[in-house]
Amino acid sequence: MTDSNSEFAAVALAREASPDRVLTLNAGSASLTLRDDVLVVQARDLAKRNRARFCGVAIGALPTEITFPYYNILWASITPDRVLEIDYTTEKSKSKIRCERLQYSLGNAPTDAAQAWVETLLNNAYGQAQRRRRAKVLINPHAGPGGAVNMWEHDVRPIFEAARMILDVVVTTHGGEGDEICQALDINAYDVVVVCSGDGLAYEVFNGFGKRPDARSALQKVAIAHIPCGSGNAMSLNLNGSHHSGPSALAVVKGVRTSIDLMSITQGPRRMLSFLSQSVGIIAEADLATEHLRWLGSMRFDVGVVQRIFSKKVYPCDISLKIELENKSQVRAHYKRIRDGEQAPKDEGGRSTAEASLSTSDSRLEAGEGLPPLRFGTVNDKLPEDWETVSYDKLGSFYCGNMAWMAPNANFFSAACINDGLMDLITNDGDVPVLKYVDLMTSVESGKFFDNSLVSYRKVSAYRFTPRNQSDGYISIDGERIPFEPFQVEVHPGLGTVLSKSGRYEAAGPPHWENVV
Ligand SMILES: Nc1ncnc2c1ncn2[C@@H]1O[C@H](COP(=O)(O)OP(=O)(O)OP(=O)(O)O)[C@@H](O)[C@H]1O
Repeated sequence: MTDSNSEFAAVALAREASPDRVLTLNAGSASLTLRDDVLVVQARDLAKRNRARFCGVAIGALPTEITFPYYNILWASITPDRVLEIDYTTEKSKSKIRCERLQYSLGNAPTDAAQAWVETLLNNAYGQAQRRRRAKVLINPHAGPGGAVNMWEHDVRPIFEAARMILDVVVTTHGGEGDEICQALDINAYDVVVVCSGDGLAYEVFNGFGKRPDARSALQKVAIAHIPCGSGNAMSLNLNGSHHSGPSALAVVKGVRTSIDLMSITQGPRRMLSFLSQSVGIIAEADLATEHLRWLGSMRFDVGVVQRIFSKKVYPCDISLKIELENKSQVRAHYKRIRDGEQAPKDEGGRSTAEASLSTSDSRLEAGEGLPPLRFGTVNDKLPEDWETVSYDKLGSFYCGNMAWMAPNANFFSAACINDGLMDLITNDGDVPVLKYVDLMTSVESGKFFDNSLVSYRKVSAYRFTPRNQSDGYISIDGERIPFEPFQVEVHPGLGTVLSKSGRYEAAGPPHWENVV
């Protein structure tokens, strides 16, 4: 709405209290004030629009002021014909947000003073986040239930455009295209690759960058961000704190660049990157062997787990581990140290000292280098002597993770940290009475999984998994199936870069971590 009403037409800056914080319209009949965490607008037109209503009839007095959290403000500018425009989002429901715009004519107020006010508003709205990111957007039209293009057009694009992002959009036509695009991407032309998909397309993007001769520069320079359009959407849950496309789009606009640990997998002659998880056993099968139930959305995973609990299947194997934290109390104490460290002084870029030193050591690496060398060799090499090897005859699940939530209501790795240089490892036996097994799996949703006595929770920096006595089976790397053969994994601290809402994972951490002394 452009307010041509003379009452609101003249714009002047209130000079008395705080010259750059209050923009006064018509000597006080309407004003826009920049408070610590919100923009406050006092204006009759807005008050009328925001008046409480019952069955469409306005009730109660006009609100004296309307507040806009800075997080919701996407852009502000003054047009050539001297109209102040402020684009922002409003929440329509928990899962839907929409863009709206305020417009006020500047009248006879000086443009440069209004421009300074706009600059302060933008500083408050973006904080450490980069404005107007240049994004390569990849959309998998077949992700999840198949609505990615629609979600992009209705929920995401309007928010990105209102935030004045510079967009280059590709709807993928075949599997592997994300990998190809990122191998050839001009990494100086983009700040972020945004995948509108499930976690599979994100896996392709990490691996596309990983195959480049300048893999390390690519992974450091161009952030990767996720708009949830699949069925699991782990990346978005952990980084954006949402599995809905609109709120995630806002989180991406306001997201801060954050280093993330990545993992190298070697199998046979191949090496690939993983950002999310590796699994063998009930979890891998519940995901990979239920493709025919895709129409069920995220429910297909629950159905897959229940089917396998009743079949009492076990997965014989040898597991060799480079263990760093061997029990839950060590893991909980480690998590507390990391979270307490987040309160530590930040450097200029808003990074914790730990993160800054991590990037410093990374940046010592020559630009143009490929992936870091493997510290422990490959799956074809002799096992390092200090690794601990255990033979399992009745393993039920091997699950190694780098993020907390694997799907909505599935916070398996509650102690996962974004760049602690460690992988979280969960194992449990398969010869467990059915009811106890059901209780174990339902404890994931109730938040009691971490403390369940049937679960072993450790942190490792490397491991090797060797299946035994099975002709075939399922191994999942970030939800993608690889051959049923031995594989080895090691973590690369802070090798990748993502956009995250708050510089860490959004999950709450293992139960009662705050109470560790
Ligand atoms: N246009 C396309 N046609 C077919 N396959 C595609 C296309 N674009 C991407 N893919 C492939 O689809 C696979 C799965 O993608 P994605 O994770 O985005 O969706 P999903 O599997 O439905 O999501 P979720 O993992 O949450 O179930 C990826 O491995 C990717 O290679």
